[in-house]
Parts: sequence; structure tokens; C-alpha cells
Amino acid sequence: WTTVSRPSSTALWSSLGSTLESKEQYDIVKVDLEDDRDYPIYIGTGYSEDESATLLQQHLAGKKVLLITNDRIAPMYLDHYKQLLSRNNRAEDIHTLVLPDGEEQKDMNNLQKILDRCLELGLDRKSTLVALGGGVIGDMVGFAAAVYLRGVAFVQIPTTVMAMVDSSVGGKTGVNHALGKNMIGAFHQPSCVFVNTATLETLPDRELQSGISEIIKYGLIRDAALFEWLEENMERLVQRDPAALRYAVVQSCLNKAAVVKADEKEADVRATLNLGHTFGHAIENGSGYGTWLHGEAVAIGIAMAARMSAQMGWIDESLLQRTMKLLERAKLPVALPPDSPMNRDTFLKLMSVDKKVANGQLRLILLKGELGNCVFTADFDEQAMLDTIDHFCEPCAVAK
Ligand SMILES: NC(=O)c1ccc[n+]([C@@H]2O[C@H](COP(=O)([O-])OP(=O)(O)OC[C@H]3O[C@@H](n4cnc5c(N)ncnc54)[C@H](O)[C@@H]3O)[C@@H](O)[C@H]2O)c1
Ligand SMILES: O=C(O)C(=O)C[C@@H](O)[C@H](O)[C@H](O)COP(=O)(O)O
Ligand SMILES: [Zn+2]
Repeated sequence: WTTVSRPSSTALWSSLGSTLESKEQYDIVKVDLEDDRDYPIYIGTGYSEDESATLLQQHLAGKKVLLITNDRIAPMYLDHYKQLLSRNNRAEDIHTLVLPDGEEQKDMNNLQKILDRCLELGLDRKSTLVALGGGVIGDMVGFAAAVYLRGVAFVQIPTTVMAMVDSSVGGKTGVNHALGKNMIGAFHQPSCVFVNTATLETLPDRELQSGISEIIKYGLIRDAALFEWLEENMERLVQRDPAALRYAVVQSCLNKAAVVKADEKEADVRATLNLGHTFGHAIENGSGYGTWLHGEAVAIGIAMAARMSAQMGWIDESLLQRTMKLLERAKLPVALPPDSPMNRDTFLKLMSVDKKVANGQLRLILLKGELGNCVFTADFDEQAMLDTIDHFCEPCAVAK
């Protein structure tokens, strides 16, 4: 089994990875990929309308655009982005589609709605799909772009912290299935990611906090300096300090771009981005999609992975405590509530369909060594995993 740990020197990772260019109003993180598929992530707050229009329009494949969002975001941002895309008649043929909101809507039915609309509009291979929203819209639109005419261009305009720091970058697209999270999808990279952190002003606290769990993830798996910055600045983030938000988005995108560059299709090191997700995805599905936000389920999953790592002696108790404390300061859950339907059997059944399972064997991302190091391995103590699951299910078992 492959065991992938972070190279010991952070400099090595940076040289393997992404580049940052800073302009006055925005930063650009470049995702470096083979075959001329590099793309920029623009991250800013104070763009002028002209600037936004120019940046976005240069990544359209042609004049036909389908801009897709959901019914919660549409009243706030759809007209604005439609106008930017059509400014100076760059995109002459711009259409919109508004889907229902919610994680439970990330399914084949809504994927079909996107594809139906593409066909009804006669979109050709020079068309571009534009995803305006959080991770649910981004994952679904990206998947539609991957399969429509065997692949058309798409642009990500993320409007949640989760989407800005993680889901809009890296090309994992797809939908959920009743039997498992993100089970149907494709790798398909966007042509650009356009982040305007000003859109976070309307994001509710719960959704904002949910995205912070993936930032903590980057700190734990590969970026000790980012984890320490979070320890210093968590309250600024939770209270939406614009500079802190922008810094966290830039650092997260640099981390994600570096990992994606090293292993685009998750042969090995990309799996580390799944810290806490095997447990977390089981919680999302087992509780009913939409009960927990993705980042909340991942936060509990990270707490479980950290506890298991400590029980096996792979990390010091102090690192477990620092992790739990940071998650709590982000106002994220670190335990299952008594009314949770989760139990050991549900966990094991749902974890058995995890995409990292190989030849029937479960592989997990676990913390090992100093802060910033992790392993992707099947070689763990199974009893420690069962103890961890039982420990987290205890409040629910008592209630039953
Ligand atoms: N592809 C990847 O690499 C990747 C990475 C992380 C997460 N994901 C996926 O992303 C999804 C979670 O993403 P999410 O947390 O963004 O959830 P989401 O897309 O459901 O958005 C959360 C809520 O916020 C609303 N919203 C979005 N932007 C808003 C704004 N600016 N103002 C007010 N409300 C706004 C949405 O309508 C929704 O109700 C999950 O399905 C997860 O599996 C994918
Ligand atoms: O980009 C990745 O790779 C990730 O694993 C990022 C995760 O945060 C994200 O939730 C992803 O969608 C999970 O992928 P999956 O392959 O486990 O479904
Ligand atoms: Zn995630």
C-alpha cells in the first residue's frame, strides 16, 4: 500500500506547486497542469466592473454561455454576473438556469436538467457553462460540462468559503447517489476560477464556518504555518475580517493547486485532501444529505481521524488537543449529537464504498508525526478505528 507523506521541506512543496502573482486589487494563483490546461484563480474584493468583465470574458470559449445558479443565490447575484458576461457584447448568446438549492439537490435529476437545457439551447462545443454558487452548483455544473458533447469549457464563480478555498479548484466534479457521496463524477478542470470575496457578505455564519474546516485541513495535512496562522487569527476569520478572509483563500488555493499539480487524478498524494472525509461522507449520507453541511461533517471526521491517530501513538496528545480547540474556535461540531442516527454498522457500511477503497481494503488519511504531516495508508490498527467510531457514536447509543 502506498504511504504518502508530505516532503520534509515546505520549500520542496512550493517548488512543486503553485505560483502567486499579486496585483493591486486581486491575487492570481495559477494552477499548473500538463497539456496547456493551466488556469488562473483570481482572488479579490474590490474589482471594478470593467475589470471583472475583462477577466471573466477572456476565459469564455465562444459567444454562447449558460450561467447556472440556484434559487437562493439568483436574487442576489445572477443579474450582476449575467451583465458582466454580456458587457460589450462579448457573450452575445447568454442564457441562465436556476436550480433548487441544497445538498440533497446534488443528484442525477438536476444534472439531467442542466443537460436538457444545453440541448434545448443547441449549445455547441464553443459554448461555456458558468457555475455561480457554492460547491453543490460548482460540482454539478462541472460534471455537466465534462459530459456534454464529451466535454465543454466551464468557469467557476464560487460564492461560499467552501467553494473559494476548495471545491472550485482542482476539477473534481460530480453528484451524490443514495448509496454514497460524490459517487458519480469526472475529473474536468475549469478554464478559470473567479473569486470575489465581497459575495461572502451575504453568506450565513453557519455556511461560512463550514468552509473553515477545509482550511484547517490544509494546515493539518501539509501547511503547519497556515495552521499556526489560524491559531492566531481564527476569531478574525469567523468575524469576517476581509483581509483575513482573503489571506485564508489565497493560502488555501496555493495548497490545493500544489497538490492538484502533483497528482491531478488522485493516484496518491491528492488523497491527502480527503483527511476526515471517509468518516465525514459517511456522516453526511447516513444522517440524510443536507442534515449536516459538508464542512461540518468533515470537521467531525477530522476530529475522528485525529483521535484515531493519537490512540495509535502517531501524533502527540497535544496535537489532538490543538486540533479540537481550533475546530471549536471555528464554531464547528466535533461530536455527534444524541439524536444522530449514526452507529457503528452505518459507519462501516458507508465507509466500505469510499472511493479510496482498493481491492476491498479501506485506506485512510491519518495524521503522523509533527503538525503538517499525514499518511495515506491501509496499514492502521483496525481496533483503533472501531474504538474511535464507538467513541463518537456513544452519545447517540445512550439516547437510543
Ligand atoms: N469538488 C471538490 O473538490 C469539493 C471540495 C469540497 C466540497 N465539495 C462539495 O461542495 C459541496 C458543499 O459546498 P458548499 O458548502 O459551498 O455548499 P452549498 O453549495 O450548498 O452552499 C451552501 C449554502 O449557501 C448558499 N449560498 C451560496 N453562496 C451564498 C452567498 N454568497 N450568500 C448567501 N448564500 C449563499 C447556497 O445556496 C447554500 O444554501 C458538497 O457537495 C461537497 O461535497 C466539493
Ligand atoms: O479535491 C480533492 O481531491 C478533495 O478530496 C477535496 C475534498 O474536500 C472534497 O470534499 C472532495 O469532493 C472529496 O472528494 P471525494 O473523491 O472523496 O468524493
Ligand atoms: Zn471536502
